[in-house]
Amino acid sequence: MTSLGGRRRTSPRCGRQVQRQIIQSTWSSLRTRTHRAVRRMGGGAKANATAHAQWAQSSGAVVRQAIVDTVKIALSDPKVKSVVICGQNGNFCGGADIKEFGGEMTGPPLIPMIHAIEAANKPMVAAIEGNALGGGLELALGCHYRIAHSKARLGLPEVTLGLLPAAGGSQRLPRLIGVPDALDLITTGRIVTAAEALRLGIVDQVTEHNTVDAAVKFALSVAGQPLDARRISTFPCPRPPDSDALFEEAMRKVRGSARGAMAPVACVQAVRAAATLPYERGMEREKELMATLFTSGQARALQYVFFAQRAVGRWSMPSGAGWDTSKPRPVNKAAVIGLGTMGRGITVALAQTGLSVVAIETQEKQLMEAKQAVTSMLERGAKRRGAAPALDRISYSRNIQAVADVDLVIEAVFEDMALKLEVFRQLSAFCKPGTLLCTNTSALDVDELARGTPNPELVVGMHFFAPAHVMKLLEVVYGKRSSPQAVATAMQLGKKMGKASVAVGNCRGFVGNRMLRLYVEQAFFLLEEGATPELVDGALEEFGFPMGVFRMSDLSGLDVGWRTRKAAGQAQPGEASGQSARIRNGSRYSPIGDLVCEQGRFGQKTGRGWYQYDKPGSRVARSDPWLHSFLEQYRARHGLVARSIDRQEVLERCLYALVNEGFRILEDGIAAGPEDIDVIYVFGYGWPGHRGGPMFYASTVGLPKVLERLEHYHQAHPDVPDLQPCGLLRRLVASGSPPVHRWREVIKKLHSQL
Ligand SMILES: CC/C=C\CC(=O)SCCNC(=O)CCNC(=O)[C@H](O)C(C)(C)COP(=O)(O)OP(=O)(O)OC[C@H]1O[C@@H](n2cnc3c(N)ncnc32)[C@H](O)[C@@H]1OP(=O)(O)O
Repeated sequence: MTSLGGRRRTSPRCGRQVQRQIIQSTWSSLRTRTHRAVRRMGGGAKANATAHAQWAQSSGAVVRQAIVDTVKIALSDPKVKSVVICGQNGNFCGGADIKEFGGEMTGPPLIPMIHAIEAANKPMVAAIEGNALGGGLELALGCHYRIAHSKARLGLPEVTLGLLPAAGGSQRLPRLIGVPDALDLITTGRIVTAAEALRLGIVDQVTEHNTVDAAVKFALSVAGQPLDARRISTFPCPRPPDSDALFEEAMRKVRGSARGAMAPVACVQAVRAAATLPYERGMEREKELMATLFTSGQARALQYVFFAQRAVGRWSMPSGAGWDTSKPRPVNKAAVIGLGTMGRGITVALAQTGLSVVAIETQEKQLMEAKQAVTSMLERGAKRRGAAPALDRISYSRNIQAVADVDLVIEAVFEDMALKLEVFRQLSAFCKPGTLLCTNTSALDVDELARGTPNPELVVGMHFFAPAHVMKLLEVVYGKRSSPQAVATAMQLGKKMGKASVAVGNCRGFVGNRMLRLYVEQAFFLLEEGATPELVDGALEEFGFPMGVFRMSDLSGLDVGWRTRKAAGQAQPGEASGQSARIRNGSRYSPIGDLVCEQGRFGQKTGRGWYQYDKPGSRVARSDPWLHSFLEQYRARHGLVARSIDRQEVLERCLYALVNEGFRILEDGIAAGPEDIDVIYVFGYGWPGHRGGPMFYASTVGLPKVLERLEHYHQAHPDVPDLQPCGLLRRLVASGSPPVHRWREVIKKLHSQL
């Protein structure tokens, strides 16, 4: 348990009748507060010194100790009639200190602590303000009553960290609210509002006023009343009549969406134990399941992602400027130029964040279509959230001069440099001084765009991912001349929009697409060598991607990449054969994708691509005999002999090529650390979170093994220079393959020597 400061104080209103245990969850300020809290708990300088030593090892241990001690004092003091447990600084408790999980647990364990609270013979009331998450909610469930502020957030998000609520949460919640709702909350980690918690029966009362005062009043009102009916662990678990079918359906659902993650499956098993076993045996099952998760490696990966997500907020640029030295500009009004799919999504995302938005599209018909689409997206989103749609925050215009009073513009016009340069020229003329000019390009050179403006320091990339109002990732691309303030402003806006925002340098494809190119390229080469789209996709989906390369390509449209390859002079029309047809600039190139496009097979939208579909727009991919015979003919024409390829090779070729490029990106200083790359891949490219992102994954495979396999494949395919292991990878291996959190030291050393 982290950040539980044990401050004992007497309620001014009720004398010593109600004793408060202050539980606070402001991690950053925990140290001082715990120190002070423990001192206040009595014991003078000696106790204080002891507590401080404990804190140095583990914050949660001190906090749990403080609770155990204070509850003991309260229960043995005859003047205390009820106990209110509350947090500090507007927060109840965010749960266990995840950092504690890596080391040896010290201090009193959580489960007996919660049991002692539940077994107390005086009413124990949780006063929930802010967050009651994970162990925090489990603690509250050990209390006899729960009073929440209307703005409180409650949930058991352990599953998102690769765990399950193993301090009795998986056993108490179903007993309190029933199996179906408990399954929903525990298997998804969904956080609920106080209003929903009241409706579900998690809390007994919601207040708009001071929560602690309300809880104290409530605690006094129930003082002396029998508590037997308030101890959740003694409740029978309400069992729906068709509970076997319900659990089977729940298991089918989580297995379908978990993509190999173990925690959601264990969560269903734990809730099933609650429904079928007595409490004590259910607790044993909870413990067993938790032990499996703890040692699985998946929990470590997901917890790494949790911290990586926060680490990317501490961005830096090669100049040394960064989050701690750069002050963002305020952004109240923004403009979006170009209302295609991306522009519409960005408009929705900005409006939902509370900004005023000017949405600009030059053609009347497109403008009206976009307005309709944006309106219905906002209405659907508002309905889901039970809020009013932010329609009046958006104004629509055909005139680019409408940007005159905005603080920031996001250009989302067609991917064409000449067109974008013209848009930027006009923006520079019409925007007020200091307006930030952002491009949503996914491929074009941000520096070239910046050079076309009089104020290149105001230009940054804001690379959203489709659909922009849904996808969590934002790459903030700084060019050579982008000012730290411009980057800080884009990063802050991204954060406000709820995006995992990552600052990256400018290069072809930035981080995500630059790495993706090598992954896709390997998949094409594998087809040439004898694989099928089904084999490649099967291996990648089994690894945990929601879709393999080819199903994904069918979904996003094969023509997108084809257009880019044609523009780059790579895709050349015709049926050329032999090895020379598969070489570009001295390196191996596969024209397979281009040839498929020449057949008008653009994927789902045309009903044919790497797979076949019932009709254009249909989503169910079926194996296509045409494609298989096309592959055979292609190999014959190019003198290629199909060989047997297994899933292991598919994974190694696709994933290690991608990882190798990740090392190059770190070496080039395009990403500041492995966390940046991992966050990009988990939040933008469907990399399974329980494998921690590509760079973390490489560290779990073992860098020497990744290096050895890359050397092997490079030797086998000398015409693919990208398979040559990157110097940074070699260097890391040479320096003993340090854990991922220490790579930055090696990278820094490398850069200082360049
Ligand atoms: C037997 C096992 C018993 C119990 C299991 C558990 O309880 S597992 C933990 C369950 N709790 C969670 O998953 C909550 C995780 N935290 C959050 O969701 C958010 O941090 C929170 C509490 C809603 C606050 O959000 P906010 O945006 O205000 O702050 P931020 O996320 O940036 O966090 C601030 C710093 O605190 C660190 N931190 C947050 N939670 C934890 C945690 N559980 N353990 C350790 N550290 C935590 C976070 O990394 C930030 O640190 P920084 O150094 O600034 O990056």
